[in-house]
Amino acid sequence: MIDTILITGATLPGGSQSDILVAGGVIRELGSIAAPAGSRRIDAAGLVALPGLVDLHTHLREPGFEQSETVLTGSQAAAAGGFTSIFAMANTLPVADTAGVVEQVLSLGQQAGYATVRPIGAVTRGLLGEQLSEIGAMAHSRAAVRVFSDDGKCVHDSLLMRRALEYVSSFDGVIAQHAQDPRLTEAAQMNEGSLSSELGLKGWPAVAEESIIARDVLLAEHVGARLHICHLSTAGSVEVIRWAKARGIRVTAEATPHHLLLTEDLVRSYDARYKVNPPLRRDEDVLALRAAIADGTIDIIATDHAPHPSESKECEWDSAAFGMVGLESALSVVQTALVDTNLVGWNDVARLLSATPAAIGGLIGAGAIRAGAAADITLHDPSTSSVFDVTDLAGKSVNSPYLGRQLSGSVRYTLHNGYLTLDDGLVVPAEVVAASARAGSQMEMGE
Ligand SMILES: NC(=O)N[C@@H](CC(=O)O)C(=O)O
Repeated sequence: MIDTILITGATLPGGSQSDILVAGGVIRELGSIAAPAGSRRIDAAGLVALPGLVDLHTHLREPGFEQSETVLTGSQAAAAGGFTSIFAMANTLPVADTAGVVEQVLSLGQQAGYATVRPIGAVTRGLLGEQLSEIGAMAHSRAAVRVFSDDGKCVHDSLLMRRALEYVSSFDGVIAQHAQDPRLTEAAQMNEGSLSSELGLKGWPAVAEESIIARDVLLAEHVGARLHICHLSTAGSVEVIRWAKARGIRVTAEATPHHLLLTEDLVRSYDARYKVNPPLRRDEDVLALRAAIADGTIDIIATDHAPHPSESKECEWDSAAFGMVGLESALSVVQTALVDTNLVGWNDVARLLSATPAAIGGLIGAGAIRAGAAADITLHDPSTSSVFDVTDLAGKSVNSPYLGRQLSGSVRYTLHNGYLTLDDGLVVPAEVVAASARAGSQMEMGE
């Protein structure tokens, strides 16, 4: 039985107030609505209703690294953060480089039911950077893969990158590049600069990112393909993207919440929660990324949710893993870094975290609150301010850089396909969500 839910008095991203009637998995009506008999009412006075958030960059770790995260637990983290669609990166074991693996991830996501899980396919076999993976087979599989990435590794061979761009343009796919020149970053541990010299850690120069982006926008222009750049982290990268867009090159770019709020100074603590790829950069870089979000040079915000077990983080800096969890905290970080500072409004947040990532990833029908659309809705309370706590995390790993930090706003409700996955701040139990998902797919099949 799919619920009928009446959300009352919500503030839409543009600022107007509306009730939202949800039934049979879709948004039925917006406006001033009388409660239908037997419906559940959610009082959304003071809450912002956003189209369900879409993350183009999530590491779910299944298959292969289930001690860090699974498709189920990562989807629960997504629900806690207001996400209703997540794109699962390919650096699993086995790598998502065949139709079999992407279909497995797709099925696990459908069974869990917390979010639409769209697998990303690897660009190269085994992420080894030597031969193209089965791109066509993944694109034409049940998972209908549209985004391909070796994220965690850079596709550094120019000819392979060119071939990959050519291949995916035949079905309007996109290559999401992890821009990191491997030779310039051998054994690198943090941003290269005076602080890395002071701390005695091997530096990671900005040019290692910027030079790959420069090469790839030129390749994308040459073959007329679509290119997406993952996790931009430097002011120079922004300049290259700005130049490429002015030239009409089909490039889109993302920034992560952590690169919009945190700086390299945190590395002074040698606390490996702040170790991430690409590394935290300087104040100037953070300000340049924020400005690029505000002026549209950067298209989207993506979490790069990268769970790691405690033993990979509670160790000395050099041997710790790169990565931070980010799904649960993303919207609060975005509010703190961009909305509270008046750089963007909620309409922009809806675009940056829902409509545009959906468009880049080829997710049809996502990204808007309108009658007839699938009822993927996030209700966020912007009025709160609280210390981010381990109890705010819903995934398997706790490697969040925000623990103990004051953040604005909190996600109260998440609806996916018309049923609740987060109810008044609490993740709805797995068996309840799975049953709602099953009921929804049976209804779709007309059973
Ligand atoms: N972003 C990260 O710091 N880590 C990512 C992959 C990566 O290195 O980009 C991961 O999979 O752990």
